Amino acid sequence: MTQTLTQTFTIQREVQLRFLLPTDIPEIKSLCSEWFPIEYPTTWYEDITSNPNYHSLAATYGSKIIGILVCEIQPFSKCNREDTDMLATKYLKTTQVAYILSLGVVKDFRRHGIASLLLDNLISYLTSGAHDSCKAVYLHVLTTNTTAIRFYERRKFVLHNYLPYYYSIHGTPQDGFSYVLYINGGQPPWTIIYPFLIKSISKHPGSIITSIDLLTDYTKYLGGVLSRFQPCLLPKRLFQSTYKLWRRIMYGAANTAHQVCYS
Ligand SMILES: CC(=O)SCCNC(=O)CCNC(=O)[C@H](O)C(C)(C)COP(=O)(O)OP(=O)(O)OC[C@H]1O[C@@H](n2cnc3c(N)ncnc32)[C@H](O)[C@@H]1OP(=O)(O)O
Repeated sequence: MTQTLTQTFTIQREVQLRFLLPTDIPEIKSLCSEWFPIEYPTTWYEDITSNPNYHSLAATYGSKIIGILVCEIQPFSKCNREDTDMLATKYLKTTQVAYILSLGVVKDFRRHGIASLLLDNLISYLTSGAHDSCKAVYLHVLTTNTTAIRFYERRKFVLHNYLPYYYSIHGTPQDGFSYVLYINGGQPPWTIIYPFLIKSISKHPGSIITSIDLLTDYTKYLGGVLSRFQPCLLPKRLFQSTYKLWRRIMYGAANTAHQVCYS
């Protein structure tokens, strides 16, 4: 234990962070093919190393890259459909969000805080003031990647969506999760758990403004639901909900029986 801690401090002292460069492409291509079960096209590597919309970091040890984090900062309107319910409805489509496309650390350097270092750097950048219109950091992960899930949960990301058949891994469909970390006062949309949340918020003095914001948003949400309510669609909705519930139960059973981590 003491030896591991000393090793961690030694490694962290030597690690440097810098932006990825086009000249890193061969090295990061080889790392990504080790870490991820998905093959990225060459244009992806060109984009992440030269397009200013990406915040692409490398952690280096000596002259070698031992970790990377690639994040795209984009307006909420550019999110995929499955991610558009990430923020409360009061936010404009121009509100920014940060999407973590990739995070990986060389096997021999894992559990030494390298991914945390990269993520801390990104979050400091996004919360430093210049990016206070960025309200959430989010990502997708395979439901079987328990290492990454533990990492993100440890870092206070919250599970947002279950995404059946989200990935195609070597031709096989696989399920994903989306995780979100709200920053710069960002808030999730309202759901049925609102009354419980409001109760807990109201216990904390000074939270009145947040509570009013939340109440406004919840009212808008309810208004939206009522305006979309169509009684003739009830049987279809009931069938869809039952099917979703059944899939969740089946997914839970399958996942407990066979948890495979791809890292
Ligand atoms: C959006 C995406 O990119 S999803 C894909 C994520 N990337 C991958 O799956 C690639 C393969 N995996 C990896 O590269 C690494 O395992 C990562 C990036 C997930 C984690 O990198 P690391 O540098 O090892 O993480 P770090 O040392 O900062 O860990 C921080 C905390 O996360 C948790 N954690 C990290 N790895 C593990 C693990 N294997 N088991 C349990 N908890 C873990 C721990 O709580 C850890 O704190 P601790 O060591 O004090 O207990």
